[in-house]
Amino acid sequence: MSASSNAIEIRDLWMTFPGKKKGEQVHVLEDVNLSVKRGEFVCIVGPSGCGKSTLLNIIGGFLQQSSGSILVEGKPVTGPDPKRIFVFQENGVFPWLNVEDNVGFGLLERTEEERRTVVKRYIDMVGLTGFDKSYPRELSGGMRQRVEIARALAASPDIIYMDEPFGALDFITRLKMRADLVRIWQEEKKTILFVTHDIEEAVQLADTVLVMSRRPATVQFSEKIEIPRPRDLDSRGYLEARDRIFREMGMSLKVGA
Ligand SMILES: Nc1ncnc2c1ncn2[C@@H]1O[C@H](COP(=O)(O)OP(=O)(O)OP(=O)(O)O)[C@@H](O)[C@H]1O
Repeated sequence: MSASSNAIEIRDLWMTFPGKKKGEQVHVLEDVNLSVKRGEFVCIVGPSGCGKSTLLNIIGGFLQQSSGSILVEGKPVTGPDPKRIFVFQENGVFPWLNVEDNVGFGLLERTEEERRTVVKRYIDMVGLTGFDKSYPRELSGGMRQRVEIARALAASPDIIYMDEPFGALDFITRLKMRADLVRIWQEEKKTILFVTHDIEEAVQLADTVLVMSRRPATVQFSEKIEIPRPRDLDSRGYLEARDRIFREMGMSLKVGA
């Protein structure tokens, strides 16, 4: 473990993609600086297309930045790492495996007994007790996302990267998943970096919300959310934090404004 308490540290990160026309360049990220403490829950919000997923993919080692430094657990990122797990919006579960085999997929080198114990722990934790033998096609979208989260946790990662993980779910399921993710995070204390376009979701979940600007995007604003969990979505503290972020992003909450 490095002496720093930061799980992720990014300095002067720039990212440019080649454009469609010859010689054209698309500047996506510009001078991004941020740090995430070990065990912290950080949400990244920003306008559509500003580069949130690009940033997550660079931190996760799937894309190479144009310039700048990224340290994860004190070391430069050179590619994907099994100690850091991604959970995406689109279903990543294997349709041909049942729930317990999906959750235990990353544990094949463990003994049968260890594997069974870990799989059961996380199936229970995400609220899928009794669905161990079910196949993804027999589950709802929310339940499939629970399988993904259980699989991510079972792999015992240092960090979980989540890219709009609840984006495809209906409103009620999304609310339930958020509440459950907070509970799970409190039990597991993993570092979570969570991308969402939903400011209310970010304020419900995060210790820190990082607001990105339009493209070329940088971290425009950082809001610490020091409201005890589970958070009351009608509380003054919650509404004030949410409204500060809306205002910072240049959005008005007044209808017709
Ligand atoms: N491989 C690539 N080549 C060229 N341009 C790319 C590539 N990947 C992303 N982009 C561009 O980078 C910009 C940022 O995309 P990205 O998906 O990171 O944004 P986002 O903030 O996650 O968007 P959304 O909120 O809509 O999911 C977009 O304009 C996109 O077209």
